[in-house]
Amino acid sequence: MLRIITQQADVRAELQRICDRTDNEQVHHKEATVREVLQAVKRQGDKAVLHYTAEFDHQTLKPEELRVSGSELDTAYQQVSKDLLEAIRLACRQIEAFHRQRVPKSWVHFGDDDVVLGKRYTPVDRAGLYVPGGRAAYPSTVLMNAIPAKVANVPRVVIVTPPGAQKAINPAVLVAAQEAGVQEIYRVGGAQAIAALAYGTETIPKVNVITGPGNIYVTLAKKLVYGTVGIDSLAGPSEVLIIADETANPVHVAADLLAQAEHDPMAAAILLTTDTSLAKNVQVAVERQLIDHPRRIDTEKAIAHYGLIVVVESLEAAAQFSNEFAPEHLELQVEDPWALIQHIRHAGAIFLGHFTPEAVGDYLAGPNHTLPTSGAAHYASALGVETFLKHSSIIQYSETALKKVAGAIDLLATAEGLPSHADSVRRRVQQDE
Ligand SMILES: NC(=O)c1ccc[n+]([C@@H]2O[C@H](COP(=O)([O-])OP(=O)(O)OC[C@H]3O[C@@H](n4cnc5c(N)ncnc54)[C@H](O)[C@@H]3O)[C@@H](O)[C@H]2O)c1
Ligand SMILES: N[C@H](CO)Cc1c[nH]c[nH+]1
Ligand SMILES: [Zn+2]
Repeated sequence: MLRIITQQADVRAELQRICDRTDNEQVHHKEATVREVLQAVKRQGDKAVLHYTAEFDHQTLKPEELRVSGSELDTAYQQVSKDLLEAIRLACRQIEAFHRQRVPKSWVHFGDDDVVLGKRYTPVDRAGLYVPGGRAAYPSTVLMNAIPAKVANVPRVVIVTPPGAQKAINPAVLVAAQEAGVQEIYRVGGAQAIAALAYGTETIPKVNVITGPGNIYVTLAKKLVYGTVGIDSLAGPSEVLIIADETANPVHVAADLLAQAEHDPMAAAILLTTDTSLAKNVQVAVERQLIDHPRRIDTEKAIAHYGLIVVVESLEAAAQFSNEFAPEHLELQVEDPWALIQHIRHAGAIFLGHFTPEAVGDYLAGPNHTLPTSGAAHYASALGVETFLKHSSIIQYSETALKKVAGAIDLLATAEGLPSHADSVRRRVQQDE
């Protein structure tokens, strides 16, 4: 049962407990497992990858089966319906159009005395995309990761995703990968996949950046390999926070809460509302919609542990709680969402109005669905083309320009006790040296 509390209760403590669900005592023993997996893959490569795939995914693979073959890629097209292929292509077009907006571009500025300053953007050489596959198949995540990597012109893009029954990868995942231009796919998931991409194995290439969402094991592994490789953000178990007033439809609100809860028993689903009767009606609607839910057990776990309805005094108070939580997804199901958004500061993605269920963003609106969770939206953003780019600063000085600043550099270098720095400038500008 989805709990209802009022603003008089300790709302902050409750929201903090939900936010911290990926960093509590229970999770610490999972981190020990993840550390062991990372070390083993680093030392033993494919052997460890295969060992943990057997242990956690219950699939016994030979090294040569790790990479998805060309014939499997071809066959996948025969296993998806024409309508699904068209839906994948529609999503592809919309996601690409969105990500082509405002791609960072290199620039130079020509200043006085022939000084040239600028930024030069280049893609990483290799990107590894994690596509989850434990409890659901995620062709949409393939598109959300691969399309920005392709727009950034990354020369080598590889996908890792866990094998399902009979070692198979969901055909829609394989089709989505090919539609997005990725052919190099490895059947490995969890922490062992992240380790393989971070350190490289005999079969799986070491990459420069790892992107993509995943469960707690994937998220912990990404956190631990950061520094060896770059990562996008900590995009862990999904969450939605809905702010609703009396104009919201309780059945729709309940459906949106369940749409996140069904991802994972660690997913979070929170409603902040000014309307007591809406709170009660949503509680009842959630129970009803759970009755025939095909993923009832896991979804109920999420609702029971990390689901919450709070009756708040005002929409401004709701915005304040939401800013402290910094949700992955924020829905504003209120009469005037554009007035309320003025009070919102931290959220991965914001969905406005009564006809914008979060699912529209999950699949095909265009913006990326790989988003920071567990409070990371306080400092991180959605995956984007820039995730796959880095920039080098460009600096060129002329002799005249260098002479003008030589004295200042001399003083700064001397103040820092670094005489060779001062000398490297002085030797260029003094006539007789
Ligand atoms: N934040 C985002 O942008 C975003 C987007 C999409 C999905 N998600 C999240 O991605 C996650 C997908 O999770 P999933 O489980 O379906 O797939 P997953 O691929 O992330 O995880 C499956 C892997 O977890 C590993 N694993 C499972 N149990 C383990 C254990 N006991 N010990 C060690 N390793 C273990 C296995 O190796 C398996 O391959 C969900 O939490 C969902 O909410 C987040
Ligand atoms: N809601 C997820 C992000 O938390 C993304 C997704 C993919 N498919 C369905 N949903
Ligand atoms: Zn979703």
